[in-house]
Amino acid sequence: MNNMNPKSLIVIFGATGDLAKRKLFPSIYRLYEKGKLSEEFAVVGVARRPLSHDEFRNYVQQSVEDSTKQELSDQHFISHFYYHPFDVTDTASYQELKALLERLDKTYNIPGNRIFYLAMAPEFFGTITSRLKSEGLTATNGWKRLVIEKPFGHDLKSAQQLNTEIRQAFSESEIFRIDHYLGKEMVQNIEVIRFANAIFEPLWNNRFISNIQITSSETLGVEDRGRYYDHSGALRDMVQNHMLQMVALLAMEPPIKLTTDDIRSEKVKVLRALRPISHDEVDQYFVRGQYGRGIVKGNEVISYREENNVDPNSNTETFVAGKLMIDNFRWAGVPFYIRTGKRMTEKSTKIVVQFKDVPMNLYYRTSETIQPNLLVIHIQPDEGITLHLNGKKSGENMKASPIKLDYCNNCIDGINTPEAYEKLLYDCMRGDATNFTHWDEVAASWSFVDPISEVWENTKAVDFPNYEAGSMGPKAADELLHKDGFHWWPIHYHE
Ligand SMILES: NC(=O)C1=CN([C@@H]2O[C@H](COP(=O)(O)OP(=O)(O)OC[C@H]3O[C@@H](n4cnc5c(N)ncnc54)[C@H](OP(=O)(O)O)[C@@H]3O)[C@@H](O)[C@H]2O)C=CC1
Ligand SMILES: O=C1O[C@H](COP(=O)(O)O)[C@@H](O)[C@H](O)[C@H]1O
Repeated sequence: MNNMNPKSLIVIFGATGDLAKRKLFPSIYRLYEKGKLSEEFAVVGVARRPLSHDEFRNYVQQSVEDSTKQELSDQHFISHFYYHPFDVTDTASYQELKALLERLDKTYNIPGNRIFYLAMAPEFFGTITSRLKSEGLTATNGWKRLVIEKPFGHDLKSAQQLNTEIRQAFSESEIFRIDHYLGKEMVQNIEVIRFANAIFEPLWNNRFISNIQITSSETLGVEDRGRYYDHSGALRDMVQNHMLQMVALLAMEPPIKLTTDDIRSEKVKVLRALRPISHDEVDQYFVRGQYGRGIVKGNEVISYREENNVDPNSNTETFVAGKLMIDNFRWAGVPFYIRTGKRMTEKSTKIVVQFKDVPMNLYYRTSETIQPNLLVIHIQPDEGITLHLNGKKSGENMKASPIKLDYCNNCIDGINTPEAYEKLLYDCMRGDATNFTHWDEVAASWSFVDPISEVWENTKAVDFPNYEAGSMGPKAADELLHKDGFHWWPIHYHE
């Protein structure tokens, strides 16, 4: 097998669902188009609705065309797709699926390499993996890998239970837990920015950095995911995984080598060093919010409690802001502020590293205040970095004024910047688990988040809804920083 063009049979459970349609089929297509898939690959879709192979191929074609906004001229790609309708709780059907996979192995000369992608509700994960093993689908001559979507559990206890179930059929090295933020170009760039630049790494500690802010704001509401979201909330949906993963990448020590195990082990150390928040400290460190009605991008929108499949008295948070402290030598005393929410002003994910002020400001006597140096990492929608510095004001005698050094990543790579799912699928095919979360990271993240969700679940938020749709969240999120003498930096690219 050429490792750069892996031969594999991908089985997608939940093939008629939203994720498969919007993300997985277009990603497989892009890999194919770029020549990253071997000609010898096949995809089998599994879901309950009764489709024929041809109907499924039309469905996949539509999904690819919706994504590329072009007609698919190459029917050869679509011919690699097959469909096997069944209810995953029905044991008997796994034998038929097994026969289909064995037939496709022969047709495409695939040496038993299988990816089982679970793009379904998590309550099915345990059932599917145990059936895959008991019915012999995992007993292949090639490699087998399990890709698991989030949420990985609802809390530490349920995550442990789920992990025990899937570990009956797959070893840790065969489990690829998706966190799609780890597939984003600029999230992957954090390590390079930090470790490949002599001007940053020596400053990357509590002697020079005053605070770090991570904002991931969305303009969308819960759309049609109310049933899931109302039992999850922003803390579990975004903080336990994506936000903490970004914190780990920003705060970890340089790994000894750039191997999967070395990088993961440094990230786990950060997650374990997070200062635990006890029940009575939650209000001091964390703020929750829920959106009311408002105007987003010029359109009036309804409140969270009016959304489909949401309890009209819901206590679920759609916004979280928090202050995290990392109790280790490098970060002692440096707050990491995070905030994320739905129905905010704009869609944006940004990291702002604020450096400490220079010890003695020679420009004090000027009327202008010197701005702190900032390193802004733009994750999305724009991708790049901006370094905010101070320079001499043109023509003025020794007056400092802010200047910016901008690097725009997707201005250069443009629309060719690979999609997160595309990169992660390719990594999985090549067996590279670096950008997937290890069980130890999942466990440490739940341990941190659990006390906060316990308090929030058991205390009614009397002020909900407490932020207007289209705003940047509740006032208390601003106060969280003000009491430390900081403020949130704006999320607009050019500010
Ligand atoms: N959508 C997204 O953007 C994201 C989704 N995720 C995660 O991905 C997973 C899938 O999400 P999403 O695609 O949105 O979910 P959907 O509800 O859109 O899709 C669920 C899929 O499961 C199938 N299904 C449901 N019950 C059964 C059953 N008993 N047997 C066989 N198939 C069944 C459905 O097809 P049918 O009705 O035909 O059986 C459908 O294909 C979830 O874990 C979600 O949390 C994670 C991040 C983002
Ligand atoms: O995992 C999730 O992420 C999305 C946000 O992802 P992004 O790539 O668009 O930033 C969020 O909308 C969703 O609720 C959550 O489950």
